[in-house]
Amino acid sequence: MRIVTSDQMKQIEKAAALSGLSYYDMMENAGAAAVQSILRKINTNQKRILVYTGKGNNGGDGFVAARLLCNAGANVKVILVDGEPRTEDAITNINLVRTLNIEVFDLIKDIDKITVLLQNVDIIVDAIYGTGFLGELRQNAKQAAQQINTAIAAVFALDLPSGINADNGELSEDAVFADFTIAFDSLKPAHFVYPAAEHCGVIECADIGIAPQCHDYIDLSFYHITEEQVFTNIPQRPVNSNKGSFGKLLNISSSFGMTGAGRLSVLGAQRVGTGLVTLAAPRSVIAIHAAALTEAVFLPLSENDKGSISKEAIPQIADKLKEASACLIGCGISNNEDTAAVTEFIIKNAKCPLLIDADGINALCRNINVLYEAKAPVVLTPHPAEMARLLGISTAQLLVRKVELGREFAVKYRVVLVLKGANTLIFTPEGTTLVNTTGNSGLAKGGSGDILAGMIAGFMAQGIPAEQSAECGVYLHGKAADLCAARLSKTSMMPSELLEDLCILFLEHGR
Ligand SMILES: NC(=O)C1=CN([C@@H]2O[C@H](COP(=O)(O)OP(=O)(O)OC[C@H]3O[C@@H](n4cnc5c(N)ncnc54)[C@H](O)[C@@H]3O)[C@@H](O)[C@H]2O)[C@@H](O)CC1
Ligand SMILES: Nc1ncnc2c1ncn2[C@@H]1O[C@H](COP(=O)(O)OP(=O)(O)O)[C@@H](O)[C@H]1O
Ligand SMILES: [K+]
Repeated sequence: MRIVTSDQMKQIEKAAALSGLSYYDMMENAGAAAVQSILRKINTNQKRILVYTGKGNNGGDGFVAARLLCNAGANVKVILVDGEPRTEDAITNINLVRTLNIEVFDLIKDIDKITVLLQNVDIIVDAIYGTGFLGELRQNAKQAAQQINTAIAAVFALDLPSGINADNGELSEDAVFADFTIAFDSLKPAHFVYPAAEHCGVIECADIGIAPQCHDYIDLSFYHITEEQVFTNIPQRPVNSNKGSFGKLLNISSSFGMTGAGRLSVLGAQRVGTGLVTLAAPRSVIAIHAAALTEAVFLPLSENDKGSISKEAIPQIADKLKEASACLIGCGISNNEDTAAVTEFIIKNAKCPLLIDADGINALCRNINVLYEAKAPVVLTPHPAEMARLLGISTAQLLVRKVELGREFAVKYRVVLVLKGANTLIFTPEGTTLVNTTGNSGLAKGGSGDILAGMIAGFMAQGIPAEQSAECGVYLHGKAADLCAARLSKTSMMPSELLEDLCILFLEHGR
């Protein structure tokens, strides 16, 4: 599945044009592909269809669709949202529409007629804006989008629902909600990034005749994580191996009242095959863990009067850190001066890859620049509220710009950033973005994140590079959750139960 930005799409179209497929033909093919998609779902004969068109090439695709739908027996009307089209191919195509005697209305001048048409419409085609859209919908387009969003009709968006920035999913107020989106040639980041993805409905990617080689020179920066890629990152377990072959994870997690987080993160690491997991936790909670985690070993740490790790534990941790092949800190450690000091110490001193989760991330808020002092690869796994705290902004402010802000952060601090949520995004220090589409709302329960942190750290402990470990962890965590929801329901599944389904996934892939 290829995901390209609007600039990259322009380069692809240019390569296609140079290889002999004209822009006019691409527009014809795009409109035709959209109509084919509509016809596969709805018998359009005698159906009342409104095609809302903008002044650019997305509007041009809309004129092609209007003509072909009319030829297919539908009762089609075209609405010009921003006046007459401005691009050459779109102008040619509106002229063809007019020769068929399809009525063309102006959104403002013909508002009374449009209001009547909207009472009885079966299908709406949204061809106002595609990849050329930036910023906010202006008054006309907003009014059109409101009409589309309140009409009782099936809405098909061409390339993208109007009002969405293709490259990062930033949404304008009143952006169109589509039931179906027909993306042209390649998918765009906005098709994957929530909440924009919710506006797209069911997404199809249509071939518009661009030859495969026209895509060859594009340097992609946004990837979809696939199962095939995930399993190429996970080696077979050699026959002649021992626990030392599969890494040692030092997991500094849990505190009084939050032992579950420690336990779940240990299980996550164990279930991805880690050789040995040491849980370093406040002395007073070790007995609780020892009763539940029969395969782990424990490092009882000095604790403060709140039942969380104290600064005094640093020498003990330092000793153990020397032997570890990866370190995880943060699941349920609590957020106070002591845990912040321990987190800082680990970041400055760990020579093995490090995963910082939950309260480890909260600790970082006190001094984010400590990340520049890390000696080994660092992975951060915030949920949106933790990420917003790190950036000193509100969660709402983060969510409207999460692709830009996540990318900037990972590049600036040279970390792998796993921004969790529906369609988790992974940002790399090199500026690449990966999107994961496994997982479901059954994961929206306390404990899911702890398992994920353990899984990623477990892969890191086995020597899989940080970025690939994040990719494997996020994908498999979501995929296992999908299998778990299929057998136990999204509502009732418990995060820990997805570990059973993880076993099935490894089995299926001969691991
Ligand atoms: N011939 C071509 O180049 C092809 C283009 N295609 C279609 O063309 C689309 C891209 O076309 P364009 O680049 O012309 O752009 P769009 O048609 O997506 O929209 C851009 C137009 O809207 C204006 N605009 C941008 N933001 C605005 C805002 N906030 N308020 C009001 N106006 C705004 C721009 O100035 C421009 O006139 C694709 O999404 C696809 O649907 C496809 O037909 C394939 C071939
Ligand atoms: N609606 C959802 N769809 C898909 N995945 C989700 C959804 N809600 C939560 N998740 C996943 O569940 C995990 C929750 O992590 P987090 O919020 O840290 O929870 P906790 O720390 O309480 O376990 C993340 O991996 C996140 O991506
Ligand atoms: K559109």
